[in-house]
Amino acid sequence: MIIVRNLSKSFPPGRRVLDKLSFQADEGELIALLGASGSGKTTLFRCLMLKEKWDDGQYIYGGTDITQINAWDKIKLRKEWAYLEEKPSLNLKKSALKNVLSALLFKKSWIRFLTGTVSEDDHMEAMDYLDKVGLLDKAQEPVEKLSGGEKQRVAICKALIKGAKVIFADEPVSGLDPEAAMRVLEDLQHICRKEKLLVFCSLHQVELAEKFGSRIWGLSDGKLTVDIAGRRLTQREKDLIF
Ligand SMILES: Nc1ncnc2c1ncn2[C@@H]1O[C@H](COP(=O)(O)OP(=O)(O)OP(=O)(O)O)[C@@H](O)[C@H]1O
Repeated sequence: MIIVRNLSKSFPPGRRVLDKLSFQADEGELIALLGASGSGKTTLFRCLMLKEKWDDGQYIYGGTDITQINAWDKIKLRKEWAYLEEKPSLNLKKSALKNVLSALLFKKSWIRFLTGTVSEDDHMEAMDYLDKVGLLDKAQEPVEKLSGGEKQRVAICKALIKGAKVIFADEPVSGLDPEAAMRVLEDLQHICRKEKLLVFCSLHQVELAEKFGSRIWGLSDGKLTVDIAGRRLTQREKDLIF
């Protein structure tokens, strides 16, 4: 699904954050990305979402070379990508359901967009996704009343209803208690398998990467120093990352 060759990225005045990264990532994979603070995890995600200009490298997405993509095609492609942040950007005053439906803004017809109406199908789809993450009973609750983990699960529903094929989850469980963190990662793992999405998930805790990653990457000194199938890391592998 994604093939990257020799991705490099520096920030002025010459700090090289990503150094000739090459990899292939496929649908149905949940890639747990580990790395010390400042190792470049967010930068890697931003480069893959074309929010950062690459210094060098080739990017093949869905079989098409998108290295030199134009602005219009970039907008179209971004609809297939969703970004989950540590603090999800949701409208706190609106209900979970309305937040999920807001992701359809650009998918709806112009008439519906202008009148703010929602079709029965959209409504049912949103409710289905909320059900999948166990939030059906909170659908009408204003998001400000939801816990951190529940907010993150609403953000996952937004990604799903948008039709995202790739999810970039940037430390989605930082700041959550262990139980809430597990629930969010279980949901991500479930939808990744069920909907055949590609999920990149940066994490700080090694144990969570081991438990939920179908693949584990370690980023250090701008390079992928570890790229293994999900399992417990050896001490040597941990040393290569941190
Ligand atoms: N826009 C920018 N301009 C200059 N330097 C930047 C910019 N964005 C990131 N950096 C630098 O690039 C390096 C990697 O940052 P990045 O945020 O990707 O790391 P990270 O692994 O996500 O860190 P954390 O785990 O703390 O979130 C850091 O040294 C950071 O200061």
